[in-house]
Amino acid sequence: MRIPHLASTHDAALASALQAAIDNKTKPQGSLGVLEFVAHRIGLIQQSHTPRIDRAAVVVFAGDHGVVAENISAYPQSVTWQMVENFLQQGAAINVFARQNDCALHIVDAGVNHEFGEREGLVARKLGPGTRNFAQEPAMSAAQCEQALQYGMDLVEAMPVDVIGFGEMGIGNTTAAAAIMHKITGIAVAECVGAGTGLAADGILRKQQVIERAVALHAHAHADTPLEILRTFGGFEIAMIVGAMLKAGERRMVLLIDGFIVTSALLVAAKLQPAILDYCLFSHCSDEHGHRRMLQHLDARPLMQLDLRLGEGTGSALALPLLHAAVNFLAQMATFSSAQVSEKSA
Ligand SMILES: O=C(O)c1ccc[n+]([C@@H]2O[C@H](COP(=O)([O-])O)[C@@H](O)[C@H]2O)c1
Ligand SMILES: Cc1cc2nc[nH]c2cc1C
Repeated sequence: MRIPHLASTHDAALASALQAAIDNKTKPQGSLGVLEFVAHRIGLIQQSHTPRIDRAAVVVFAGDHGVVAENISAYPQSVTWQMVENFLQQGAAINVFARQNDCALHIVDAGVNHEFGEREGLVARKLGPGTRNFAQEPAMSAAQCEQALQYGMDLVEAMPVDVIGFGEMGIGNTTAAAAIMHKITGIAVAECVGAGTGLAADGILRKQQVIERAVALHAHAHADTPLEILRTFGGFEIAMIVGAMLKAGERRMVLLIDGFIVTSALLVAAKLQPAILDYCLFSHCSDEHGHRRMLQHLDARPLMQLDLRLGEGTGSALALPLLHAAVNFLAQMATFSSAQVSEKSA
């Protein structure tokens, strides 16, 4: 397996040309705020003075987690496969928001504890009936983790899109994501855990203690490399997202980052290839307790704050209109000279 090498999008000449184009539009300088940042960033990613978003996709990766045996979720594991069925029947929130925003949607079985059989619309990449319980042993073998990364890369290799959003479905995966966050950032476990699908305070404390014990159990010489952290605490869906992100960056796509679990995958990807952050836009700040700190750690500014805590890539689908607005103002607004509007007084 080859980890893609990502170059920074930095290009001083293009950066100043884009800034000048943005500043020449008929508006007080800076008045389109974050949309100006978005247009600028997409221009640098696409190496273009006239960036476009013609094709967008959200890919939802589903996987189960052995750590559910520790009673760390408010919902039973069976909800993972039941929600995959719901995705296939077009009934989930992500189906609605993707449809509404002209966004292609792909559903991947990364390792759900259920046999779906051959199903139209389901991309079968099952690596097992869920990961192992990381409170007792590493979640994945090294071979499984590599295969997950490779599957993620291969899926994105074949995808003809400008913007890609990543979604996930997996009961128990906020526990995996919190453990990854703690290991990568060094932030205390208590700051990384939250309610997930709706744990009460005693459940959140149990989740914290499960992670703290597991971190102690897996402390060994190579325990802190990004791939070892991913293998030990991650999920099949999280590892596939890491691979998909790296390939998407290599292909110079815009990566639209969703909530807590997807951002935990980005923590791993950014440890492997720091330049990946140049390709990212952060759709929202999740209501999951640790997400704000996670975003701060990445120096990331989320586009929206909607108190979402659903996952599935819903934040990414909802943020798409903002990306369209950014490239459209750059392409379509008049300039001060073309519209004969007076510029700022000296
Ligand atoms: O995206 C988020 O920020 C987010 C925050 C909390 C929960 N979720 C979703 O809830 C599930 C995981 O929650 P839990 O409590 O089972 O670990 C999983 O299917 C995620 O998609 C997602
Ligand atoms: C119903 C339900 C839907 C979800 N979608 C993503 N995570 C989820 C968790 C639950 C419990």
